[in-house]
Amino acid sequence: MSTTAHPDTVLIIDFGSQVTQLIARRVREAGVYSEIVPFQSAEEAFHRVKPKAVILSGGPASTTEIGSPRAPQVVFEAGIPVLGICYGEQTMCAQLGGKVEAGHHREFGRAFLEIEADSALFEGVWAKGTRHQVWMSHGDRVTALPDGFRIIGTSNGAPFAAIADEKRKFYAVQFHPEVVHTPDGAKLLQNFVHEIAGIKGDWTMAAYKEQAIEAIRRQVGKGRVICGLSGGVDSSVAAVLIHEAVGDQLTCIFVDHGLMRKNEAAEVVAMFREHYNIPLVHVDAADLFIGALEGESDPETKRKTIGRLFIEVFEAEAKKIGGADFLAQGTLYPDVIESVSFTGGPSVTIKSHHNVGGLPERMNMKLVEPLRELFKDEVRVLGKELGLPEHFIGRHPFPGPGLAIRCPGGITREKLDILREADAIYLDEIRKAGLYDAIWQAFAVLLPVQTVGVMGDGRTYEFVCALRAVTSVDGMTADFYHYDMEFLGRAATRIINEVKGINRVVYDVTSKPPGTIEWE
Ligand SMILES: Nc1ncnc2c1ncn2[C@@H]1O[C@H](COP(=O)(O)OP(=O)(O)OP(=O)(O)O)[C@@H](O)[C@H]1O
Ligand SMILES: O=c1[nH]c(=O)c2[nH+]cn([C@@H]3O[C@H](COP(=O)(O)O)[C@@H](O)[C@H]3O)c2[nH]1
Ligand SMILES: NC(=O)CC[C@H](N)C(=O)O
Ligand SMILES: [Mg+2]
Repeated sequence: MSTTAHPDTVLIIDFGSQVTQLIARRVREAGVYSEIVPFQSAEEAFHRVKPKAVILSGGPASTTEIGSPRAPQVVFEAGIPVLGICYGEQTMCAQLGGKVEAGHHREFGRAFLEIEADSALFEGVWAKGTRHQVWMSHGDRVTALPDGFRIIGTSNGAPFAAIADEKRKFYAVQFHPEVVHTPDGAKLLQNFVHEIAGIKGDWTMAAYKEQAIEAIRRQVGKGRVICGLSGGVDSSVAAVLIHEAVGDQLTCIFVDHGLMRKNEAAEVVAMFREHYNIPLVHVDAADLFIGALEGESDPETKRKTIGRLFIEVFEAEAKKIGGADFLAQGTLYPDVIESVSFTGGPSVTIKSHHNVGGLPERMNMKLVEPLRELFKDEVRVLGKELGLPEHFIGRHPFPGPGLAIRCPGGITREKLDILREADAIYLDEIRKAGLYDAIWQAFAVLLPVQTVGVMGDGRTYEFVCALRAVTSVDGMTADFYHYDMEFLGRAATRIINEVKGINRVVYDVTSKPPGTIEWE
């Protein structure tokens, strides 16, 4: 459920593509507010949002299968522009009288589009007769157009790779304009929202802030709110935003679950109290969390246990302050997307983020999640808008389940202590090398593997520590950070020399996808 209502919204109907959220990003980058809805609830959302334009996403299904998803027919009857992408093109054609065939012409990855006709979609970007790189990922293809459509671009595997019915303002492409591997794709999406749909592009974070504050006031009324505060960017921004909206109806709760990094608990509490006059309760719940996790090695069970305990602690603390009606969290859009089958969406669950899929089904408080529609970098802009100090805004993300998901397998206090030391040294070296801001997120992982080493002529049999560092914009996709070997050698030597319990260090060179950023 959206917290905002914007007069010029683009509604994105999600058929389960792994990159649907990138469509939203590109649209927002064009200064236009967009919302994503799963196709199952698209009809209801369409009537609620009254969008100025609709984009249909890609998806894993095939329109040739019985019962495959469709866009609500009203989308094509409302007289507004519609853009279909990949599955979106296929269902648009299937629904409007064209034909789709399950393919023998699969195209995955780089492909080239021949521009067959000038079009408003290509305005100022691609001219008739030119050829351009696009990104494809499809097995099916359109083989007959609905009435009113013409071809504006073709590729080897898809003769109908770009089509248009200019009169009805329906456009569709088989490639993915939302991904960076379609270098001009962002411009095409801009053309769609600005030129074709005629939306101005004046959506800004300042505007979002005002709308969000209004929405919080409406939702909360005179109720009491507690906010889970981790010291991370998201919950700090959420807390300050909610405080602007409802002032002293808000109390923040910092849960020290014993899974924090070295000195983190004390630093977070001191930093927040120094800058803000918002009541903050510091809960020491280390025994509770670690007791419940000991002996548990399944990643999803660990995550769900942590999610459940967070809520137990929040409920207990709420009682102590005389009850609370709302629980606020700094949940972001990627948290929601990656746990999305929990919320009934069409994509596959990758992992249950503790604050979304990890939540127990029955909870006494209602959720307030003002950042639920934003990406990390957008939250940072909102934080600036709210005047948060740079060191809050620039912090690397740290997952709610903390070090528990950086100790693959079962956790013990001893392992957590070893990991804490290694992680602190690694981050210290990163700061000393001036790399902290160039890296999106960096951390150490303690592997449940012991290896043989030799130290001071003696045999050692100790744990392996993996170092991870990634670059990213929003955490949805990431590349490993390309350190120079000198740096890695320096960090590894210090960790092995200074941390008892680790005798080997390795560097993780996996991007996301196929990896995820965290190891569990
Ligand atoms: N130790 C904690 N105590 C209280 N609430 C927490 C704690 N850890 C996480 N949360 C809650 O879960 C939400 C999601 O955690 P997440 O790590 O994604 O965000 P964050 O910690 O606010 O920011 P960042 O992603 O930059 O670390 C937080 O916004 C916060 O509401
Ligand atoms: O608050 C959180 N609760 C979680 O359960 C959780 N799991 C992963 N992360 C963080 O999300 C980003 C993407 O992580 P993954 O690539 O591992 O899914 C990275 O920044 C991760 O650190 C979490 N944050
Ligand atoms: N990426 C997509 O949307 C793919 C659409 C459809 N599943 C196909 O394979 O053609
Ligand atoms: Mg965090």
